[in-house]
Amino acid sequence: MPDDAELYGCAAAAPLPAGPAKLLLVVAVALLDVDNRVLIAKRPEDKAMAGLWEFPGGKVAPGERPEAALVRELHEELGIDTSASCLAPATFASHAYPDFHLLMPVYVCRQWRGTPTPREGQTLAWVRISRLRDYPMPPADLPLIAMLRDML
Ligand SMILES: Nc1nc2c([nH]c(=O)n2[C@H]2C[C@H](O)[C@@H](COP(=O)(O)OP(=O)(O)OP(=O)(O)O)O2)c(=O)[nH]1
Ligand SMILES: [Mg+2]
Repeated sequence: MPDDAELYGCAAAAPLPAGPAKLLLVVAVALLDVDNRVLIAKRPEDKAMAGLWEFPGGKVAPGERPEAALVRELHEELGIDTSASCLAPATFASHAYPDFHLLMPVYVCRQWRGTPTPREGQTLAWVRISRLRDYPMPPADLPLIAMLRDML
C-alpha cells in the first residue's frame, strides 16, 4: 500500500526544469452523483492522450471566464446544463508536460440538468473515488486522486 507522500506524488520530487514553453489553462470537473461516484471520460482515439481517463473539461478560450468555459465544455462534451454557481472550486493540477505546462483548476459539481451523454466519442464511467486508481489517467491527474479521496 503506497503511503500518502507517494499518492500525492511528492516522494519522487525532482528539480524543476527551466520554464515551460507554454502555459495551458484547462478547467475540469469532478461531477458527483448522489452516491458520491465521479464521472470520468476516456479520451477518444483522435485526441492527444487517447485512451486515458480524464475529468470532463477543456481549454479556457482567450477572454473567457474559467467557470463559463467549464459550463460550455460540459454542454459540448456531455450535453448537460449547469451554472457557474453550481461549480465549487476544489483543487488543481499543475504539471509539466514536455511541450506545455498544464494548469488545471478542478471544480466539484453535484447539480446539473440532463443526463451525461458522450457527445465527442468518449466513453463514460461513474466510478467510486476509491476505484479511480484502476483507470489509467494522464500523469497530471494522479495527485488529484488522493486529493479528491481526502476531500470528498
Ligand atoms: N479535460 C481534461 N484535460 C486533461 C486532464 N488531464 C490532463 O492532463 N488534461 C490535458 C489533456 C489535454 O492536453 C488538455 C485538455 O485539452 P482538450 O483537448 O481536452 O481540450 P478541449 O476539451 O478544449 O478539446 P479541443 O476542443 O481542443 O479538442 O488537458 C483532465 O483530467 N481533464
Ligand atoms: Mg476536453
